Amino acid sequence: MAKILSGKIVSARVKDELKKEVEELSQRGKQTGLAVVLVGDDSASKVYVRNKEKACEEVGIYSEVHRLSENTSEEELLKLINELNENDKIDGILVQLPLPKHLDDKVIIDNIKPEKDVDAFHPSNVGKIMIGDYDFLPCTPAGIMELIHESGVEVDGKTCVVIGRSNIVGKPMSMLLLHENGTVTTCHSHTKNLAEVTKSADILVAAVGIPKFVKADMVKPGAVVIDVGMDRDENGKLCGDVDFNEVEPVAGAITPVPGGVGPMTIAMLMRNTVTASKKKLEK
Ligand SMILES: Nc1nc(=O)c2c([nH]1)NC[C@@H]1CN(c3ccc(C(=O)N[C@@H](CCC(=O)O)C(=O)O)cc3)C=[N+]21
Ligand SMILES: [Mg+2]
Repeated sequence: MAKILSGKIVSARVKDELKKEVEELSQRGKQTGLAVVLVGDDSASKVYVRNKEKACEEVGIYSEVHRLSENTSEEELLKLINELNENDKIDGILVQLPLPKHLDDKVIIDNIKPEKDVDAFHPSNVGKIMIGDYDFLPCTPAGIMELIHESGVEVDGKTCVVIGRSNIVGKPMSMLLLHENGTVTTCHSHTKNLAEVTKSADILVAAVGIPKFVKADMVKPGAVVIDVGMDRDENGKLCGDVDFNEVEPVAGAITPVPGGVGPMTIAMLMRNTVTASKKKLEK
């Protein structure tokens, strides 16, 4: 039986610690604030944004959610971002992705002040991560590192395989594993003999976006298996990129969906917001 890596439990612990830090900052006269911008009415995004609001409440972070209509223009959105960039109450800005098709993610992200970019998506923050000199880590990969630490398995010298190479998860994930001296392979849709590669992994991270893609015969016995997926199965039920029922008996440790990576992503967003607030106080 695999150890279940509970993002619910670990994120609660992280949020408890952050709550104290937010209190200390507030005693020094520094409030901490996060602005979340949601454009359009994607139903999954609404759930994630609500979870972020809830987490802010738990930690004592002031939050404001800007809900904009689907047909918001680039000009309007940039105007809001500039206001938030200049707003002293706001330490962190998060623009929920994906944006509607007519908006260019890159243009929007480029206009967030790097010191308020709590997603760590701005090119200057991405570059800092690459060279290991960063203020913020991207939330999902950072949360996954916490869950791997929770497994008790040390990354140093281990064979790590990441399936997926997105700028948001796959690429920075590989980078963080590399920072901890993992031997890292990044797989994607052009990878040959995928199962052979994934079966070599002591630590396997699945971020493909295909429901139950990772099967038991793709997993090394005893491996740490991390599931980033937020998919829907044939019955419309929330599931991950890993076939949990098949893989759990083979793995040494595994994250559930829900209650795994998702809550950790949000806890790391809270951490980045507190970091941004502290940095501003120090300035
Ligand atoms: N700018 C930006 N930053 C993000 O960090 C970002 C984003 N855009 N776009 C989408 C992805 C995805 N993401 C999740 C956050 C929380 C859960 C979460 O709370 N999941 C719950 C279940 C949610 C449910 O019930 O559907 C869980 O896993 O237990 C999931 C996914 C943040 N993302
Ligand atoms: Mg777009």
